[in-house]
Amino acid sequence: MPEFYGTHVASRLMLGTAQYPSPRVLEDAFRRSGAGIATVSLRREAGGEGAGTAFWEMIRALGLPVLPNTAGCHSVREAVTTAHMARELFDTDWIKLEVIGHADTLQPDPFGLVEAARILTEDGFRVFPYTTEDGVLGGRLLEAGCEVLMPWGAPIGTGRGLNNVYGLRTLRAQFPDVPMVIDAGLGLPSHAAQAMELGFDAVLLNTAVARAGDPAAMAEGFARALEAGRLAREADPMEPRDMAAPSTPVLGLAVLG
Ligand SMILES: CC(=O)[C@@H](O)[C@H](O)COP(=O)(O)O
Repeated sequence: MPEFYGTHVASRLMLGTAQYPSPRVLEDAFRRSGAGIATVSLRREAGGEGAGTAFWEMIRALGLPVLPNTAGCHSVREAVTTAHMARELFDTDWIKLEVIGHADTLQPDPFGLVEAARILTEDGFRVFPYTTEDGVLGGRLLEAGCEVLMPWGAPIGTGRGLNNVYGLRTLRAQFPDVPMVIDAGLGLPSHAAQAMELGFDAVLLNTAVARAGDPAAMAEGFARALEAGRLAREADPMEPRDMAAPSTPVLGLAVLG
């Protein structure tokens, strides 16, 4: 199982806590997913006093490590302030850093992301940056003190899966020893299996489970797909080839007639 900043987690699935039809459904989805980490948006948590407390109690009852996130932050200042509030509220120095660069695509702002990562690392945070598959940007984030990278599969909430498989494979190969989590844009368990087959360590998702007709069943589907994909990765898969090759031996066949 993967290790992030010296902490082993129990599963390769990190699950978001937003958009579920009810707290009960959220709880069921978490239980069936076997998720190793729950990610929580500070903005959602701070939404309403009483509701916030009840929500936090429920998350705590799941007994999982919490990864607070700066979802919805569009500037370095906003993200850094939000991270500080999250550290106080959730009593953890882990932070999933989102600095959004474009309101429509929800694409990360690479410049703001590196700046915020450096500031937060210097402030003692363990930063999990939501980034793209860009290897130069990945390198800058590592230089800024990040020990984990979280490249997107596709823009948040789209459910498109791994949009740029070539870019993700290249990023994985460029930093083979860095723990990497595919974050955002997954829509189906097969996308999670593909992430495992490519050698990523974990996935973080929210919308695909929370918005499914049966979130708990979908959560379990993702958990099983992660296992299958990881197993395949470890089983050393065959190389695809262009030419057909008979899978049934032809030597020693009986000559008929
Ligand atoms: C919950 C969270 O952190 C999201 O910002 C995250 O990136 C998940 O994305 P999806 O909702 O596309 O799975």
